[in-house]
Amino acid sequence: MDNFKISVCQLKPENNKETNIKKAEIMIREAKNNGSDIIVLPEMFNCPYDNKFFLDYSEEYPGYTTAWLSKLSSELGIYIIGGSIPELENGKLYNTSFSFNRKGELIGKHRKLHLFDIDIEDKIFFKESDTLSYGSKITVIDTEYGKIGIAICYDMRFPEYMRILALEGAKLIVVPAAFNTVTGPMHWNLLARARALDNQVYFVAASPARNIHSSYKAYGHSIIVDPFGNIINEANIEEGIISAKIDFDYVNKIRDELPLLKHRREDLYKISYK
Ligand SMILES: O=C(O)CCC(=O)C(=O)O
Repeated sequence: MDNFKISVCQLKPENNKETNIKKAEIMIREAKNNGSDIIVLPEMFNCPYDNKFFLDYSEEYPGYTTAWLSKLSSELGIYIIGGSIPELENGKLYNTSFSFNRKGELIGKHRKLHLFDIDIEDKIFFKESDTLSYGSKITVIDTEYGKIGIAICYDMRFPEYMRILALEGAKLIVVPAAFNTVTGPMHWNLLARARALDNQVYFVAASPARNIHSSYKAYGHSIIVDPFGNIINEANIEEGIISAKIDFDYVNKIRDELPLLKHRREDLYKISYK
């Protein structure tokens, strides 16, 4: 079966891990009741997105949050792409996304590859590399439906990585993310649509809801785009769930009709990766 329902839980993280996890659980259960097969959480869903909180909220794997994700996915018999959390290993912090299958088994661990270090004059400064270390692995997870590529937020700005995920067989790219009120309005939709269109994949980007009390104001607008670049569903800035049917046969159809991936001139240029 190539069809399934995906849902994004756009929750609003607060400065309390237990509250965030409880809220995520309520939303995941609701999405399951709506018939979802794969449920996606946002970047840093259990922690405020702020360098000063990452260490306090961090966990080694396996830990409190990942044990809960695993238990819930097996209890509900669903896939969970568990947003991301601050992960601690050997004294280093990573921004890591853990994915679990219907049996609660870990099927993917993506550490953010591109760290968000930006300084847009008078608008926004953020330097993830002050606290976080770089991941070093490409992540494609296997499901009963096919392959899904995983990226975290700023990773989606790098077309090479997105293309690699498609070349590795992904027909859907899922991105737990947290754009902001500066770069979100400028680039979020454009990037989601462009990455879907370039790679002829479904593209799902999951944002937190906006919390006006937090230092970092998330853009919201979780989005689901089809392989022709059309927006299928988009949230606003509030908490809520958005869903869509994903059909990998449709990806095959689009790739047959407009064979962009086949038409690449690998005799002239080639993307290489480890
Ligand atoms: O690329 C952007 O504009 C936002 C990226 C971001 O917020 C992140 O990587 O966490």
